[in-house]
Amino acid sequence: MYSLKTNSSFDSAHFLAGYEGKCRNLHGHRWTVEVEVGGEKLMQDGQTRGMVVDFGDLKKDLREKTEEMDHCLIMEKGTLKEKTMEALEEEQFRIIELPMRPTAENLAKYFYEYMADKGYQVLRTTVYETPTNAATYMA
Ligand SMILES: Nc1nc2c(c(=O)[nH]1)N=C([C@H](O)[C@H](O)COP(=O)(O)OP(=O)(O)OP(=O)(O)O)CN2
Ligand SMILES: [Zn+2]
Repeated sequence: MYSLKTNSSFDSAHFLAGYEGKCRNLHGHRWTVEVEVGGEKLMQDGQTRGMVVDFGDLKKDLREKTEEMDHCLIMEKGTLKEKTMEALEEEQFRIIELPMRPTAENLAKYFYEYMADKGYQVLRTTVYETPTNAATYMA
């Protein structure tokens, strides 16, 4: 079995609704997402000979999602007042509403599912909120 890893980072704001502590406040992270994919066999011909997948393709697919999530507010749907949402939208701030609390754990699963849907044999995804705090999801 071979395993390949790549990572990509993005900067965004979030808050943890219902959290008693500083993380209930709007704050930012430079999130780093690490994806590990596996494969039993290497490509036999052509451009990708000797590779499980081309790192370039893997990184491009991961970046598509991290770029979409860059410089925005990532929040759990329904956790801000309607008038707050209207004000943010009026300011044309970019907002990504998720059906779950934007913790490192939930984001790790979110990226796992995104890469699996792209066709990769995903082994695990790890989301770093800070260089010392990370959560990993594996199926
Ligand atoms: N299991 C989890 N715990 C926490 C998460 C999480 O996603 N999963 N998230 C947070 C907050 O988002 C918070 O930003 C992290 O705070 P903290 O651990 O305090 O990190 P700091 O780097 O700011 O810590 P300092 O030691 O104060 O510098 C909370 N918990
Ligand atoms: Zn945080």
